[in-house]
Amino acid sequence: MPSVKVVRWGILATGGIARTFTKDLLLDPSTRGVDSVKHVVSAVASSHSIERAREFIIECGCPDATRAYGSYSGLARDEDIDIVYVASPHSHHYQHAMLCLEAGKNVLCEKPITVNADQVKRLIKKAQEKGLFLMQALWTRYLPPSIYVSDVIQSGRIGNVHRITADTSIAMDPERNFADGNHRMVNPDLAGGALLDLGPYSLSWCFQAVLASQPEVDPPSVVSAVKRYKTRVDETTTMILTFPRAEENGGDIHGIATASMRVSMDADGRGSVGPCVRVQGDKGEIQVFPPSYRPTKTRVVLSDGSIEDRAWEYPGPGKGSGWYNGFGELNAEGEGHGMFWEADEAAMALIEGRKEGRRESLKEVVHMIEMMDKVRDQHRDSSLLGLIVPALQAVGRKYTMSHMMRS
Ligand SMILES: NC(=O)C1=CN([C@@H]2O[C@H](COP(=O)(O)OP(=O)(O)OC[C@H]3O[C@@H](n4cnc5c(N)ncnc54)[C@H](OP(=O)(O)O)[C@@H]3O)[C@@H](O)[C@H]2O)C=CC1
Ligand SMILES: O=C1OC[C@@H](O)[C@H](O)[C@H]1O
Repeated sequence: MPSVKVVRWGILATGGIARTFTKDLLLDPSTRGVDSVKHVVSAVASSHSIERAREFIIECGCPDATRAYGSYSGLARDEDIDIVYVASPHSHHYQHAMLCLEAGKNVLCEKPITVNADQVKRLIKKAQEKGLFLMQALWTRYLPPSIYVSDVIQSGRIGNVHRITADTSIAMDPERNFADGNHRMVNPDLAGGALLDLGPYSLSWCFQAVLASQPEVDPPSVVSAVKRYKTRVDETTTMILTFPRAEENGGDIHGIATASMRVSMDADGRGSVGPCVRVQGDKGEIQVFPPSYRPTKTRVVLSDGSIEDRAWEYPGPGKGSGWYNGFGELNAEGEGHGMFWEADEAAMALIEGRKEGRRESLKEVVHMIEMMDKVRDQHRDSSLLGLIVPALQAVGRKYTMSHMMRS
């Protein structure tokens, strides 16, 4: 019987994904075959109010002893926490992760870990100085179907990888769902847009596939196309990446990473569109079916005509933690969401004394964020609308959205 190590979590922010993550954290690890770690939610902080933190604790079913804070700094100072999960909007990840690192806390920070490469480099430097663990919560990398994809590529079954296509598009109907322009998805003050919100998944699949086919990845080059929404954030972004590889190993690898809040990677919600990720080698390909961030089906198609389908389930006892799609909670009865796997990884890293996650190095994270910097550089908004719309929004928000202004 292995000894069970307890890892004490602090939850920073009480929005949608914090709720999903916390409910997943509280699911019994034995339901997914994990018997070496136990997650405890020790404290929750809301920048809005302590009451909101208390409501969150009750709603998520955290233990009665869970401490509530009405400020993030209170949480960062709490000495009985091993690791903080940062779940604020990405505009604020840098300052909130830095707050925790400076207070000596290990950090698991939602994707994208920061909005630019300079910020993530500073976080890494701080974590290194303090000897702390830091991980981007790109949960998809820790899902069993995702690990399987890497294994298939590594096994050589699909041959030498030459091209990857990866789409993360969620048809969220922004005019209907976010008409006032305040939601983080469309709000420039909260670093809204498809690139930063959905792009990390598509980019991650490209990087993951390249890394599964070779030990190191040099930063790729990128060319991109961007279409803006009326709030001036990007609603659809298309990136073509070239990963350099020596001629004798097969030459460059192409990645086509797409992200959209307008169209869908899964139009009818039943997978009829086909795969959202394809990793193509010279002996066949592996396909991942939508959604790209939480796949439920994979298919290996080889040039000898063979096809191997696999269905993937997300464990969780009885009624699971529900399925959070970023702007609403759908019902996923009987399943967990799957965020517990990244939590298990972070916990195991603490127990083993590792400073980063095993499946996405901090070096790779820097490369990925640099890609998104380059895309923004290629599409600076110098149009008249680009100047006027954010200015009008700022005036409007001053009167209507005071809660958004807090830091
Ligand atoms: N891994 C995944 O599957 C998903 C990841 N995400 C990522 O998680 C992060 C949060 O997304 P999500 O939970 O959907 O967002 P929400 O808007 O639902 O929640 C964000 C929370 O952050 C806190 N917050 C702190 N400062 C601000 C501010 N200035 N304006 C608004 N909220 C603020 C608030 O909590 P409080 O008042 O308690 O402080 C708020 O509830 C994003 O970076 C996103 O990319 C999102 C969805 C899915
Ligand atoms: O990370 C995410 O995954 C699911 C999406 O719906 C959401 O917008 C995004 O933040």
